[in-house]
Amino acid sequence: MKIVADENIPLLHNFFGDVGDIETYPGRALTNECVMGADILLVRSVTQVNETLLAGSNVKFVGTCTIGTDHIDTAYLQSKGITFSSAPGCNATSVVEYVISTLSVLSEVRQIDLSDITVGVVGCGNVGSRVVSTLKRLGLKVLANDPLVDQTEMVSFEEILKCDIISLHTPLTKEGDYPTYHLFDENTLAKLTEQQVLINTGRGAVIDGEALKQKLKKQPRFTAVLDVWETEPNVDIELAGLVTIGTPHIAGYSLDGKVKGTEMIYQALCRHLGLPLRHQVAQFIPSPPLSRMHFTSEAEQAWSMHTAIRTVYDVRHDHYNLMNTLQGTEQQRVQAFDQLRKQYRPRREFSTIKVFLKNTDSAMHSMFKALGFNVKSA
Ligand SMILES: NC(=O)c1ccc[n+]([C@@H]2O[C@H](COP(=O)([O-])OP(=O)(O)OC[C@H]3O[C@@H](n4cnc5c(N)ncnc54)[C@H](O)[C@@H]3O)[C@@H](O)[C@H]2O)c1
Ligand SMILES: O=C(O)[C@H](O)[C@H](O)COP(=O)(O)O
Repeated sequence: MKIVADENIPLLHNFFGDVGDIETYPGRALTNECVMGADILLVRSVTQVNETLLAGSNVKFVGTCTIGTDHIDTAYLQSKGITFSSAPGCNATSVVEYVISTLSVLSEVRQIDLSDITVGVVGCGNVGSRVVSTLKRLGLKVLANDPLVDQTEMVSFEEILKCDIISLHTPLTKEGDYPTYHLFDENTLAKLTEQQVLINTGRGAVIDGEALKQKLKKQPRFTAVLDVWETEPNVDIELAGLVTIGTPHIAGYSLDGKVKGTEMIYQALCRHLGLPLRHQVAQFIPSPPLSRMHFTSEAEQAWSMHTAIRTVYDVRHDHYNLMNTLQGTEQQRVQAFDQLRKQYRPRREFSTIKVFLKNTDSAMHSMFKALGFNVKSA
C-alpha cells in the first residue's frame, strides 16, 4: 500500500507508518507525477486535489487533515469512486481561542469595552457556533448569520454589518444560493464604519483583499484582523502593513487541533480499509509546558481573564512573526510564509490548562469554564 502525503501533516508516520509505505512532499509541490503508483493521498489545504493531480493514478482514498475542503474537487472524486474524508471540527476550538485572544488584545489596544459591544458572527457551523456560545457564556452580546441553518436564532446579514465586531467563519464557496467569495466586497466594506472591527479566520477570499486595502488607506483606524489572506502564501505587504493584527493562517494550528485532524483521517482510512484502530493522539502528545495557573484574588476578574488568555495564547506573537517575514523578494516571502507555518510552535488549547480557584461557584469560576479552561477548586 503506497501513501503519498503532505509533509506538514503532524504524526504522519506514527499514525500511518504501519498502514503503508509513505512518501512525503511539500503540499504545494504535489504533482500528478508524485501520486502515480499511490493508493492513498493525504493532504492539507494547500494542495489542489482535482483531475489535474489525480488523472491516470490509482488513488482510491483522499483525506484532507483539515476542516476546509475548498481545495478538493469532491465532484471529481465522487465521479471516480474515490473515497474522500475531511476532518470537520478538528481545530474548531483552536480557532475559537484565536478569536478570544484577539478580542482580549483588541480590548486593550483599541480600548474596547467588551461588555458594551455586540459581536456579529457570519457562518454558524462547528467554529462559528462555538464562537457564539463561548462569547454568550462570557456575557457578550452576540448575533449570528447563516442562511443555511435553522433561522430561529439567526439575524440578517444587514444586521451583522451593524455590529461593533464582525467575525467570519464561512467556507469559501463560489456556487450555490449563498456564495461567500468576496462576500465582503467594496460595497459591503463601504457599509462598515471606522469604529468597527472585521476578523477573518475563514478563508481569505471571503474578503476582497484589494477593496479592504483601499478602505484601510482611506480609513486607517478601521480594525481588520486577518488570519487568512486572499493571496496567500503571497501576502500583500501593503495590506499586511495596514491591518491591526495579521497572522499566517494559524488560527487552527493549536497542537491539539492539528493532530486531531490527523487522527480523524487515520480513523476514516481505517474504516475505508477495514483495519482495526491501533493509534490515538494520547500516545504521542506531551503534557502542556504550562499546566496550571492559580488565581487567589477573585476581585481582579477581568485582569485574571486577560492574564490567563494571553499567558496561554497571545495572538500578537503570531502577528509579530508574520510581519517579520514580509521582506525580500516575492519568492522569499512566499517561502517564509510556508516555513513559518511548517515550523509553527504549536500552542496548547485552554482545556489542557488547570486553573485553580478558591471559590468554585463564583462568577470567575463560570468565566474560566466558559473560556474552556480545566477549572479546579484550590
Ligand atoms: N484559519 C484557520 O486556521 C481555519 C481553521 C478552521 C477552519 N477554517 C475555515 O473556517 C471555515 C468554517 O469552519 P467550520 O468548521 O465552522 O465549518 P462548517 O462547515 O462547520 O461551518 C461553516 C458554516 O458556514 C455557513 N455558511 C456557508 N455559506 C455562508 C454564507 N454565505 N453566509 C453565512 N454562512 C454561510 C454554513 O452554513 C456552515 O454552517 C472552514 O470552511 C475553513 O475554511 C479556517
Ligand atoms: O481548514 C482548516 O482546517 C484550516 O484552515 C487549517 O488551518 C488549514 O491548515 P493547512 O492545511 O493550511 O496547514
